[in-house]
Amino acid sequence: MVVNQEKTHVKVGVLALQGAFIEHIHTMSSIAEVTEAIPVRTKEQLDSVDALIIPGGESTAMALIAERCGMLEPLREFVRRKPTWGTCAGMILLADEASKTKKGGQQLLGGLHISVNRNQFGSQRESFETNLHMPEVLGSDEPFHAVFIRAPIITELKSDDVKVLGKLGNQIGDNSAETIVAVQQGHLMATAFHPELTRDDRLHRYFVRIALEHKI
Ligand SMILES: NC(=O)CC[C@H](N)C(=O)O
Repeated sequence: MVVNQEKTHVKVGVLALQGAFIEHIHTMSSIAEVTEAIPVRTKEQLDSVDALIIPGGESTAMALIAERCGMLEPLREFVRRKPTWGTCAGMILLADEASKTKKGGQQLLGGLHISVNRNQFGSQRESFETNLHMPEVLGSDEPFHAVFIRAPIITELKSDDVKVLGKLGNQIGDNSAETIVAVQQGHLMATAFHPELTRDDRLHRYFVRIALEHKI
């Protein structure tokens, strides 16, 4: 079989061990440059995709399931080389460091040089929606309607390679750091919110551009 190396189309996988993966598959399936969007549960499925989305859900549960089904190492290897986008819990898993993990630590995939604070917004504001201005990413001043559900934030950028894509307008929560909610580091992207829950597919399209640029 000849592998399609052309950088015009990509096959996208969505990690489907736990969490909100169906919506990402639907959105990705409607993008012209995406040949196929599939749920990923096994190493074989992972090996077959050019790019991966790690969805929102519960990062501790997702890590535990990944560990039990032998997917932690294959995932770690994947994210070092291939385009990956973590949303919410997925962002936590991609981070090099996460706070508020249970004693003994939560398994992370790492690779994205950031620290995150889990459940930043506390109980009163577990979920909220807000408009984000991300003109560089979205190509226009029209804001992105972002849905935050028990969301983490990025508390520290640990490398100059990490580019901030989006911040909240106001400081929220108990952390004095800037409230950074979207970043990119070369082939890796992370958002603290759930872009798959709105009809706006501009962030999915942006990730497809990253995936095409970094296709190997
Ligand atoms: N919506 C989400 O993905 C929530 C993330 C969850 N609070 C976690 O810590 O993993």
